[in-house]
Amino acid sequence: MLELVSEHACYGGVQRFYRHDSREIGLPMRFSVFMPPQAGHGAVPALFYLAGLTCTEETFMIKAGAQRVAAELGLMLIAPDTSPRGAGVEGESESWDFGVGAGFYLDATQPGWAKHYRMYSYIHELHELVARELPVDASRIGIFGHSMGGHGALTMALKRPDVFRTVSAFAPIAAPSKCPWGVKAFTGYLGEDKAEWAQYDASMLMAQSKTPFPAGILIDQGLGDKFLQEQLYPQAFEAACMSAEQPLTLRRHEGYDHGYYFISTFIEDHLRFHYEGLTLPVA
Ligand SMILES: N[C@@H](CCC(=O)N[C@@H](CS)C(=O)NCC(=O)O)C(=O)O
Repeated sequence: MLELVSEHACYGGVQRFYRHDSREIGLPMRFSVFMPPQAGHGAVPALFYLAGLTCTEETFMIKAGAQRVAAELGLMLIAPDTSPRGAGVEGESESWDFGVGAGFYLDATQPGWAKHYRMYSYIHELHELVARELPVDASRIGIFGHSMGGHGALTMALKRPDVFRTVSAFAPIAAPSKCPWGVKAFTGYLGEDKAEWAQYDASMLMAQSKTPFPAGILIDQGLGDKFLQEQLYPQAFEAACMSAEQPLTLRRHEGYDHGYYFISTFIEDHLRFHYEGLTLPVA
């Protein structure tokens, strides 16, 4: 059951915020949806956007400026929250890069976390929910995201290319097993066994991928991003794409930082990339 929290007319379509009881998380969850005007006449292609550390279901809709072009193209945009809220796990609010606001789009296995921190399965639950309740063309779904959400988008698409036909990212955490954010999250949620980590590491998954995304993959990265050297490792993902023969467009932009001014500058390119990819015939 979807509960409509608020709605706002926007570019001829409507910006909505919903709440629902999540089966996978075991708690209420919130997400946002931009419905383009075309959704009033039938099913439309949809893009899931996964946000980064400290963000909520509102951040992208408020800051990225995606609605104007999504309305033009007839793309639905769906943005979930970044973690469970109110799970009550000890220490979950103590740091901004682990726990609340930092679910890392994985299913935790460690005691305390395993019950509610199931963001990987939650994104699939949300996909099923919107396909059932909203005018979504289930054969035309893409995914993109930023930073922790870029990691989420790449790993979700690599694990389920049948569900997510197109994928792109802004400044993704591209090799989480190697960087402090990823090591902290994977150790806390998954434990010490690195074999468990590999299933949520985009560069490792890419290196083993056999079926390239027909539309390629688009990644934008700012060169003024203070997290680039220590946390993001786009070069590891680039090398993995090369070895797997996956076409990748990795654009490095002088002067841009990690934030939403960077994202809003390039959002239109991502929306058009997905729109075109989702109109390609299914391979
Ligand atoms: N809190 C961190 C920054 C966290 C951060 O940059 N979060 C990114 C995602 S990884 C974000 O999108 N923040 C929300 C925003 O910019 O509105 C710090 O102080 O350095």
